[in-house]
Amino acid sequence: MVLDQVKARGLVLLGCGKMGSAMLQGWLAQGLPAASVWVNDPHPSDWLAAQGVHLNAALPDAPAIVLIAVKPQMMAAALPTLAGYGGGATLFLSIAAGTTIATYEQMLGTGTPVIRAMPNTPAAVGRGMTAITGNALATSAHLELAEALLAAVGQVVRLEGEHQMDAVTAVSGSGPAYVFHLIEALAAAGEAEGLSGPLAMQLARATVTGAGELAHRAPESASQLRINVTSPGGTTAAALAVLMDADTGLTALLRRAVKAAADRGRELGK
Ligand SMILES: NC(=O)C1=CN([C@@H]2O[C@H](COP(=O)(O)OP(=O)(O)OC[C@H]3O[C@@H](n4cnc5c(N)ncnc54)[C@H](O)[C@@H]3O)[C@@H](O)[C@H]2O)C=CC1
Ligand SMILES: O=C(O)[C@@H]1CCC=N1
Repeated sequence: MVLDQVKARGLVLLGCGKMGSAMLQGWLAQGLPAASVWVNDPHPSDWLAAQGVHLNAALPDAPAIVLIAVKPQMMAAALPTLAGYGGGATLFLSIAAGTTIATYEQMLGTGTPVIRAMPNTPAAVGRGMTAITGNALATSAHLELAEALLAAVGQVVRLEGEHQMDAVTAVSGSGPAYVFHLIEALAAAGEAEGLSGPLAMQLARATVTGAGELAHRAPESASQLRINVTSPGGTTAAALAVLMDADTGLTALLRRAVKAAADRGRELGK
């Protein structure tokens, strides 16, 4: 099995903050032995320190994979420490927003297989969405290895190419934050209508997660699920008239928000 080589040769994590921990949590839960994981992070969390992984210890000679999970702004300082793994034997899998494959090739050598991946934090509960794309050195075996590893924490899609990565980052990478903000905004609106803060938050959180689960499980399209809630002339129709306004509604707002995120990804890549 593909993951056997990760178990045998090891996985090195460069940076293990919120996203690295979300993925590691999923992999450990799926049976990846802690003894096969090496983490290099100057500020490990208490959770990480309790996992039994090799933490800031001597690294293996030729790990199967190096997962790069530091912030793009830290890349220039952090990556050179692992440049010795460049050149072929080890697959570099980066989840950093913005940082391009060309940048990794420059820092690690052109003979290095590199795959860029964009995951999201629901990976922590096995419900991640990750998109991947590789450089010319990333073989189908490398892509299968990355896919197998990432499939352990949710769905995986292969992109046509790196040109799609900033848009993907803006939709599914950052997307969970938009949904969490929807919970906050819905709760605040409930408070404005006279509910207590805790009750409004309970209603908003259960509604968003329940609707998400229904969208996950139901065979109907999102549009049909929306229509199922909307009685003609009823309360939902009144709200949707505001939310679906062509100029001021959610579609126009999300268009601006997603564009801002994608633009920022492009900036980080420079
Ligand atoms: N948080 C998210 O939802 C997502 C984040 N990403 C990407 O994941 C990467 C990490 O993001 P987060 O986990 O949110 O950030 P974070 O700040 O929680 O984690 C970064 C970790 O890197 C460590 N670090 C800093 N300097 C280091 C060095 N020189 N060597 C080793 N480790 C070092 C920090 O101590 C920290 O634990 C970013 O590149 C981001 O673009 C991608 C998809 C989603
Ligand atoms: O905010 C960020 O830059 C990262 C990338 C996607 C989610 N978090």
